[in-house]
Amino acid sequence: MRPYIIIVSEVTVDGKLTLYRGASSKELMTLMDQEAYRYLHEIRAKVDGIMVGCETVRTDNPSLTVRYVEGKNPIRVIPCSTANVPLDANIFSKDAPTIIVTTLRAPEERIQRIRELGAEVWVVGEDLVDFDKLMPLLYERGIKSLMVEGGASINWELIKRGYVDEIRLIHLPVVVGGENVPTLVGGEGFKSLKNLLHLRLRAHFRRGHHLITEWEVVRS
Ligand SMILES: NC(=O)C1=CN([C@@H]2O[C@H](COP(=O)(O)OP(=O)(O)OC[C@H]3O[C@@H](n4cnc5c(N)ncnc54)[C@H](OP(=O)(O)O)[C@@H]3O)[C@@H](O)[C@H]2O)C=CC1
Ligand SMILES: Nc1nc(O)c(N)c(N[C@@H]2O[C@H](COP(=O)(O)O)[C@@H](O)[C@H]2O)n1
Repeated sequence: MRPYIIIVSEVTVDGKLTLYRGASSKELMTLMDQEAYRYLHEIRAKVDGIMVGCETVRTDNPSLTVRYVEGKNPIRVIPCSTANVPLDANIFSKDAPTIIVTTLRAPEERIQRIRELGAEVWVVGEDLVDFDKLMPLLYERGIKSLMVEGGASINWELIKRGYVDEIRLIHLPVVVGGENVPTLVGGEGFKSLKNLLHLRLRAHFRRGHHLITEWEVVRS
């Protein structure tokens, strides 16, 4: 068993997640209007868990809590192979439980420092976080629905394993350009027609000035 997984991200017309590699997406986020923020936080309020990769934590310092609408904060789940998460990161706030999922490569001293901050540390994997082992552990923890808010690499890791059930996009009417800027899905890519992830458009509508599209993964 695994959580039901929904990727939710803001993307530009040219599919970018941020202004340039290494840039915080919070700059682009300033283009989102209040209605788009409410849409995002409505989903956060409905799910049991929320995941971002640790590069996103290092780059954006997200809180991943529910504001803009009423609702319970989801459990924060951060895959991070060496537990290299800044100890002053917002995700260590007491607003919600936080699970740092790491590997045998993480220094014991760092694991202890993180646990002293009140976060849980799960060692799942030897070199990289083992998502195949992690999924049933999240489900057993009570995370029956998981929102994944990027970034590009984590989105790929979950998509390539067939773990993603939906993709919901907040479209920004801008072009960022740039050939190495993170897009919605990074990683090595499927590279072949027969391996592509197929989707069905379930809904499209406006929230404020933004087009929202909601896609369901089509299982072959
Ligand atoms: N527009 C939007 O909606 C959003 C935009 N973003 C943007 O995306 C960018 C970040 O994306 P990206 O750089 O791809 O980083 P990610 O946030 O996807 O994190 C990738 C990191 O996750 C860690 N990781 C843990 N387990 C694994 C695994 N099994 N396989 C691969 N990686 C693993 C690795 O770090 P380690 O080696 O330390 O384990 C890896 O470098 C930022 O610029 C951010 O602003 C982010 C979220 C939303
Ligand atoms: N830029 C952006 N657009 C979206 O649509 C997103 N889902 C995200 N996700 C992540 O959330 C962070 C902002 O969350 P907080 O306001 O800090 O709770 C953002 O930095 C991304 O990491 N981002």
